[in-house]
Amino acid sequence: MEGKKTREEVEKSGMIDTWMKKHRMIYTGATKHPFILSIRDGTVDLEAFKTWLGQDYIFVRAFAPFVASVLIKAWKESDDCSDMEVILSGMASLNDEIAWFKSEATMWGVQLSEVVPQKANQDYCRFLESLMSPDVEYTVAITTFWAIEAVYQASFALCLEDGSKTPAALRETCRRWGNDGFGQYCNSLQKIANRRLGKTPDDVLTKAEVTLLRVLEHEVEFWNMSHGAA
Ligand SMILES: Cc1ncc(CN)c(N)n1
Repeated sequence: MEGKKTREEVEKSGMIDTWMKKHRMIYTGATKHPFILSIRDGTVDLEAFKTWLGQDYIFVRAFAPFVASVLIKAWKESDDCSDMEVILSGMASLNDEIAWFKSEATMWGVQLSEVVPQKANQDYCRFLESLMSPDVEYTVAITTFWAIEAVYQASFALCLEDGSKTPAALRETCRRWGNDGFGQYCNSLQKIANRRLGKTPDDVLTKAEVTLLRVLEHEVEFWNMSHGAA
């Protein structure tokens, strides 16, 4: 019979894997959402896609300062100087991402200056802002950062798998987050998060787990917002 794992056993396999198993339902809800499945099976409503595009541009503009706040925490609190390089590479890809959103929006006829953030987006951005506080521990922030990136990586990688019927016009979008390089970057973030979680006091561990669950809920709401808007 399988008993409860000791903290030492959990540390060996990595806290993130343990949490992914424990919270499998909500993780699957965030990474295999009907909106993503509609891209994958080729039935996606292009109006829903355009809604997602405009809303995600606004999200990414709020996400960049959050990542900057993680960088500051890494500089102040990290026990490994290579963490900063991984976070910086994430910031550099956000710079590309913002430029990509602008050219993609032009292609789809979406006026980014006229996009009004919807409630789910506002709530998610406010949540990110709350995590920028210096009171939030680096371990909590880096776990959050990993989760946000990992949901997009897993979701869009699904649309590139063999047998998927992703429309040609959306394949580049899927490659942006579903490519192997982005997958490796997410693995690097996961490694940092696991290392920190493995040596954090129980109260911070609980905070990180709760924050991870909030991310997954916000991601589901974000997909719902795009999917339901068509
Ligand atoms: C809502 C959301 N979540 C995650 C990502 C990936 N940076 C994003 N662009 N937008």
